[in-house]
Amino acid sequence: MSGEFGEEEQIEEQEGPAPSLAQIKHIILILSGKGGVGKSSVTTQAALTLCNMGYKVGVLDIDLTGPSLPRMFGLENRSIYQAAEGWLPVPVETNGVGSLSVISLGFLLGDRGNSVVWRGPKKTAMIKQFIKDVAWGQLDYLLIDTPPGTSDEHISIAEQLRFSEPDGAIVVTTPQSVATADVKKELNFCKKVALHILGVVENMSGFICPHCEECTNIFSSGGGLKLAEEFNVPYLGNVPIDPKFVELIENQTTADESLVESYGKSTLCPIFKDIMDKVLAQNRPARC
Ligand SMILES: Nc1ncnc2c1ncn2[C@@H]1O[C@H](COP(=O)(O)OP(=O)(O)OP(=O)(O)O)[C@@H](O)[C@H]1O
Ligand code: SF4
Repeated sequence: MSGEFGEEEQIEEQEGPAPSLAQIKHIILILSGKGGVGKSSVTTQAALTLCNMGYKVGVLDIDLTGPSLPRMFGLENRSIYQAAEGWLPVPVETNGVGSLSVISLGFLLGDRGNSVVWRGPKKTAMIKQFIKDVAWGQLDYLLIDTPPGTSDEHISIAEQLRFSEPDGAIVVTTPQSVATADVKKELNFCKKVALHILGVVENMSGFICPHCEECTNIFSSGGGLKLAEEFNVPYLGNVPIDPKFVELIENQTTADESLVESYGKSTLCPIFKDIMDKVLAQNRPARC
């Protein structure tokens, strides 16, 4: 690791693919036009789904101002250790179903609170360290959870991955936000930095009743599909609000089985399996 984390430092251009990413077959970014649309939940569920499909999965949380993945994966208060080959990602217990590990600024903040306010160069330095200095080892998929909008972090990650040939981005929206300029701005950003768009997911699309599991459309839906058609990109599917997913996240530390296993039995798992099947069916070339 070069220097103390978060120190402002001179940013050199990445001149080739980062060696730390050399053994990763596919890299997927998760983006959203605005906050609170469920981007971290989509990242979490995409990871749990790929893991249930037997893949080796890594998750990188570059939402530096509000890292939420340690909580999602039940890894709060865990630390990142440094080995000779770099920072070691924090493993998630899977009981042998695939494998899953996570890197987030949340692990480095400790009791300094769960959010930071940094200027652009400091964020860029941190993202560069996350790309360069993590010993991921062999992975089938690395999922990168980004902050909302098209901020410094997006520009940094696009620059850092310029030579690393990511598969592309999954763009998350909600039925309410599809009409806003934010999602279109995100899709235009992808086009501008030549980041392939794997597709659009409409999250919080309907509500699954916790009693009878019937799905009711409490807001209008279908906007995500229209947006995908307008931008000529794949539509990956709708994800309803499922209160049981929130319970699953909250109760995982006291549950008898791993989060990966309990998610595998949840109502949202087949919905996400369908979404990830559509991503995998695009047969993006493996990086190694
Ligand atoms: N489909 C869903 N069913 C149930 N709860 C959901 C769903 N999607 C998101 N949530 C809940 O909504 C809240 C916000 O979701 P999340 O943190 O994933 O959003 P985000 O877009 O990543 O937010 P931020 O902009 O703060 O990074 C979380 O508590 C999450 O558990
Ligand atoms: S969907 Fe069915 S079980 Fe759920 S609240 Fe409505 S009527 Fe009751």
